[in-house]
Formats: sequence, C-alpha cells, structure tokens
Amino acid sequence: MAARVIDGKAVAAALRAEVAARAATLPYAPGLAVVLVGEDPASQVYVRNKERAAKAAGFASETIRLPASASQAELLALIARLNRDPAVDGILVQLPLPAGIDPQAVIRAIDPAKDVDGFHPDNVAALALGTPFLVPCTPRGVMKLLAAAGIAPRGARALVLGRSNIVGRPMAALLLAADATVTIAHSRTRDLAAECRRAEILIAAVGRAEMVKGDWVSPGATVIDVGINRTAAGGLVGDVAYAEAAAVAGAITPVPGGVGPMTIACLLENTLIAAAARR
Ligand SMILES: Nc1nc2c(c(=O)[nH]1)N[C@@H](CN(C=O)c1ccc(C(=O)N[C@@H](CCC(=O)O)C(=O)O)cc1)CN2
Repeated sequence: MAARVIDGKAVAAALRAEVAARAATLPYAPGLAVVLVGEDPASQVYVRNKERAAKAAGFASETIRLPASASQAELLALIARLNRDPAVDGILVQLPLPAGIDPQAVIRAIDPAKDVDGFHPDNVAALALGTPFLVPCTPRGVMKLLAAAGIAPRGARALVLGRSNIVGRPMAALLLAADATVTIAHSRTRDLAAECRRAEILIAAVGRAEMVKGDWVSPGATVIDVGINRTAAGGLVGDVAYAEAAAVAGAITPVPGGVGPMTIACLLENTLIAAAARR
C-alpha cells in the first residue's frame, strides 16, 4: 500500500495562523531582523519568504542586506547593534555565509535570548541538557510534523541520517527528549542501508539527492525527508528516492511541500517565544 503523505504546507499554514493569532493579542509587534550577506540565489528566496511570512503574522520585520564583500568585523558590528535594539526580539543570519566569514564566530555573537535559529552554544547546550529554549527551526518543524501525523516517537527506533549542527544533531536531541531510541548515522557509518532498515522513524538530512532508496526503508516506517537538492533540470528532490520509498513506507514527507515550509513557520514561533521571554 502507498504511504500516507504528510502535508507540510498544510501543517505550516496552520502553525503560521496560530502564531499570527497569538501575536495579535500582544501589546507590541514581535520584531525579527534577518541578515543576508551576499547574493546566494536560494538564500535570497528564503530571506524574502521569511520577511513575507513575518509581515503576514503581524511582526515588525526587517531584512538587512550586506554585500558579499562585507567583512566579518562589519557583520559583527551589525549584530552588536541588533543585540542592543530593544525593538528586535529575534536575529537570524542566513546561512551559508560567504567564504572568509566564520559562521561560528557570527553565531556566538548573537544574543542567545534573540537567537531565533537556536544555533548559539547556550541554546545548543540547553537543548542537549533537556531544558530547551530556542530550538533550531527545521528539527522543531519535523517534531511538529510527526505530531500532526499522529506518529509518537516514544519507544520508537529513530534513525537520523546526517550530523549537521542545523539539523542532524538537534534532531537527535529532540527525538531523544521525546523518548525515542535514537541512532545517528553519517558518511562513516558501516552499512547505512541496514541501519536505515532498522528504523521505525527515518529522518534523512544528509544533503545527497535521493540517497535513501526504497529498499533502505522498513515496511510501514515513517520517512521524513529534510533534503532540498536542486537537479540539473532545475527541479527539487529530497534525500530520499520518493517513489520507491513511498511504496514501502507507512508515512512520508514530500519534497517540496514537506519539511521546508515548517522551517519558516517555526522561525515565526521562535520569534514569538523570544519576544515573550524578553518583554
Ligand atoms: N540561518 C539559517 N540558515 C539556513 C537555514 C536555517 O534554518 N537558518 N535553513 C536552510 C534554508 N531555509 C531557511 O533558511 C529554508 C529552506 C527551505 C525552505 C522551504 O520552504 N522549501 C520549500 C521549497 C522551496 C524552493 O523551491 O526552493 C519546500 O521544501 O517545500 C524554507 C527555508 C539553510 N539556511
């Protein structure tokens, strides 16, 4: 039987509406500052979509664009200004940054109370210690998709394929906090296919187009595809060979229209959380 398709667009739209409704009850507009350095085409689209979504939710949103030639010192000075600005509740620096700028130095410069990406070491530590505050948007979105689809991580064997700071590691921490039995697999894992086949919940966040084949999926498993890979023809595919996997899985997210839309919806929710904690 074909897998149930988990509709990320619909879940994200519902979350955005909920965030907008909560924001409308506040005596102030939550403030989000998004910083884009350079002209990466995909980043420009994401940043535009973030600004649109923030405005639609009633937030005060500003996008600050710096040229690709901007120095790390200029970017750090901008972050210091945003840290001091009382109208700014959330600061996000779009990744990737141009070569020559150290992303870790930039992330560390953001006030952890305004770190709506959840990438600052203080927020990473809080998540690892089981006391989360601002949690990275994409894995947060995955947890919400699982909940919306009625899939409970408690006691389930979950496998996270990928160990990035943005997705893999925080994803594993969130699944562990939800009482799943978590394995992290990566490029050095022996027999990836066998590891994946053991999973009841399989999260693919490896950044390699259609790497997870249908015979890597256990019958009835839930498959969450975090990958966004552009094809030579200009289309988008995930990290999972969708048609093959959908024929075996119990539930699956598509690309596009799965995890991606949740990232921006969760950014709005994080901004609301940051604003509520500060004001
Ligand atoms: N500072 C950050 N940088 C980056 C993050 C992040 O969370 N914080 N994540 C990604 C990019 N990203 C948000 O910034 C993002 C990626 C994808 C989507 C999305 O809605 N995808 C759509 C397809 C869109 C398309 O056609 O390209 C989908 O999957 O349906 C939203 C946000 C890296 N950088």
